[in-house]
Amino acid sequence: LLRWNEVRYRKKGLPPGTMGWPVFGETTEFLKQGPNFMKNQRARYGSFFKSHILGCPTVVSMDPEVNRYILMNEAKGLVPGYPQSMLDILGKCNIAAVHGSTHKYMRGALLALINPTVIRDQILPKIDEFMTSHLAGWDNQVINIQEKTKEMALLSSLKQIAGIESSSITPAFKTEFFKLVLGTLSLPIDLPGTNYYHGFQARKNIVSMLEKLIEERRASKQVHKDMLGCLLTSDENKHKLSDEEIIDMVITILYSGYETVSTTSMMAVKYLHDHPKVLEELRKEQLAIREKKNPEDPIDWNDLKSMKFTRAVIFETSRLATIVNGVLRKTTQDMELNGYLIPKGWRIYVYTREINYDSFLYPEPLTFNPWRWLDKSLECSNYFFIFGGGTRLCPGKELGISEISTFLHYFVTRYRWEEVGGDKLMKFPRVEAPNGLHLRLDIVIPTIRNLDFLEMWRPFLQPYHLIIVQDGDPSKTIKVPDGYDYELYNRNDINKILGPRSSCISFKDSACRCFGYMVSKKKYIFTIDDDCFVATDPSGKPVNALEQHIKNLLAPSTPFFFNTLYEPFRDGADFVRGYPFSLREGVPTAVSHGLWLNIPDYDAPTQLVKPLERNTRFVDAVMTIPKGTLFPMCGMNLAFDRDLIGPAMYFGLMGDGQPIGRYDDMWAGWCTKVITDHLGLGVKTGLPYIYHSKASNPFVNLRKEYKGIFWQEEIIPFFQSAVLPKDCTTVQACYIELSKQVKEKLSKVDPYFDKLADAMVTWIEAWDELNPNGPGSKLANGKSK
Ligand code: HEM
Repeated sequence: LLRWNEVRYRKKGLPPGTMGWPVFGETTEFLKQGPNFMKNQRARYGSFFKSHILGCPTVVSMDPEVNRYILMNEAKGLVPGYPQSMLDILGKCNIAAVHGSTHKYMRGALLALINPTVIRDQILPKIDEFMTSHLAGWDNQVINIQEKTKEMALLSSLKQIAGIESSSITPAFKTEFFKLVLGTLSLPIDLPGTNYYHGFQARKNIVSMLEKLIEERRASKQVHKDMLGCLLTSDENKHKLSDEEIIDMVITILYSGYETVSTTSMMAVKYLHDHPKVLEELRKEQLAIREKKNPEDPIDWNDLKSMKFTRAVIFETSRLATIVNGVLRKTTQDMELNGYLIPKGWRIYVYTREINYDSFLYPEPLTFNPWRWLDKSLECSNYFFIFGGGTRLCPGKELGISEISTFLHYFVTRYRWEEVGGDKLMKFPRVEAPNGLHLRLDIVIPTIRNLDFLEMWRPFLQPYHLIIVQDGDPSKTIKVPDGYDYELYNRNDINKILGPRSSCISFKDSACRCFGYMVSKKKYIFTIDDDCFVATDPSGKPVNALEQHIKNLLAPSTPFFFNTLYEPFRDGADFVRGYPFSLREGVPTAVSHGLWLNIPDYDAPTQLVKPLERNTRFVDAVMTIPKGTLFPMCGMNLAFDRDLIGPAMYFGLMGDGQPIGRYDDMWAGWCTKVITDHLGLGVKTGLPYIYHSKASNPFVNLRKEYKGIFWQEEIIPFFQSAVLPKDCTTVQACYIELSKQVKEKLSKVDPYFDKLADAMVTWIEAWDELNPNGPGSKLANGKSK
């Protein structure tokens, strides 16, 4: 059978290569091995070889010179060679289906719709209006950026084509368009149930929608400043398109800009996420544009032209992700090419992917380095094929760049984001995220000021988003170092956001930090005091505390049986002999409690008797605190999984107006441990260390702690004996139950606990109000500064 195809296509003078199986040829290998198939064949047969892929005998050209020649010489009998299903569904007047003079006037008509003047005066305002509303409110949810950018590419084009009517036709149009796209990428089997069949039906529905729209416009005689308006206007100097041509042109515009623009936008977001320095530079460029404007001002032509780095990011994204692997041509007659014979009707795959990774053109080709594009000559190189070349060079290049740039403008100036779910990306045959690319977004704060201790943390913390809760006088200005991305809440903000429920947040006490936990949207929270600096390990290496906390939180905990080698999940450790196998899986870790060097975390009496004591002992250990054991949780260097335990991290009522202070973290620790024990979650303590620099005044501390020192002798036994009912399966339910027990059993210690129990309920109500859809993912962010 294998020989059959070889014999069938045997002809003198053909390029070297193999033809594979009858009918299927080498399609399976091509799709399965992707770029490697091409590279292997090139190794065996050179850069110009024959194959049989996607149902046709095909010559693959990977030679940059030959590729350039093919793109430049359509007139010599090298017309587009896209699959039949694509041509059928996009229509016989679509630009890839026409050649010669028809192609010339169709292309001319298209260029008239999207030339720079039209982009400047008509299209850009529409893109801006669209992006402003499309990118609004994403901070309230986990978003699938693949879905959003696809929707964006389609709806933005629809607005450019049929301005006023676009919103009314959108819902029906969207469904049909998605079917149409799937159909163009299918085998042309016209049987009910196939993608081809659905795609073809979708085309028919889209054609009728557009016919109706054209009819209504003609009847109304109103002048429309959009692409359809321009196509319907007869002009003496221009070739008048028939309705069929107009409709196919509209479909061509929608189709050509759809996957290219959406995938480039999605991949740009991905690369920016993975390359903070690039993001910083791009954000700087975009913020500089925004800062010169009023918040409502749109992006204009001059702004667009000034986005030099953004343009470079777009090119680098297209290159590294290879949004377009190549283009297809077909021979209209037997012809000689590159010294070989190519029979009439054969496909030529102008495969440009490998040029994108050519280290001569792009030094360190696998590095995402937009700066390389700041040298303009790269874009003008003879081998720049990202937008094709020759007579079919992408006419939508500048339009596509304008759309993606405007998208990036609003995306990076409004949001910061992190990936959730570790979604997979496919690079071949199409760039896509098979299950979507999910991001969790936070609001960006462009304010640039100074807050000293963060300077030292810069290498570790700068890539992250800070939530600063301002303790005390709201009129005081808190300064945060340059380049940090943060939101800051003072007492006025808290009051505004929580209304009467703000009474549960302490005032003039570090307990107010828990407000930040409530408004954050992130899965992991790291909280540190402003007198904590970067510690060094015994080898003198700075300790990346955040990294260690995340390691702790990502590894399971072992609360049911103590491992004498401490954390069994660390490198160089494991479960020791005699550790039950049934418990080795462990449980999810909810809390990572870090330690400190230098000033110890002592209570006031110990502080008074050991004023000079310093902690210099670095113990390289992490351990799980066993089930049923409470611990003094210190909030100075603490991380937790907000989705697992967030609502229990209430730091109580302390400070101004309260009889007690310095027990905020203790309170949260006791409650948290009872709840994690009940829910089968883990708490770890040990690494990482931070360097605690400032000893607080022991006399002031004594005043704050005085009552707590006595009360804790009753509070701790209370928590040690607290039992939560089985039906308390959420953190909130556990916490409310605990508040009832506090009221019942601790208010006899002091009326303060009655108040505290009420505040615990208020805290949960406020939490639920700000996090209506459960933990982590969906919450209002409140006002940012
Ligand atoms: C980043 C975005 C884009 C990329 C990477 C891209 C890439 C390409 C490439 C490689 C070609 C050459 C195809 C061939 O030679 O067979 C092409 C052609 C084309 N593109 Fe784009 N494109 C983009 C955006 C757009 C947009 C927004 C439009 C909307 C008008 C558009 C409309 C077209 C059309 C109509 C053709 C066919 C031109 C012809 O046959 O004369 N493209 N594009």
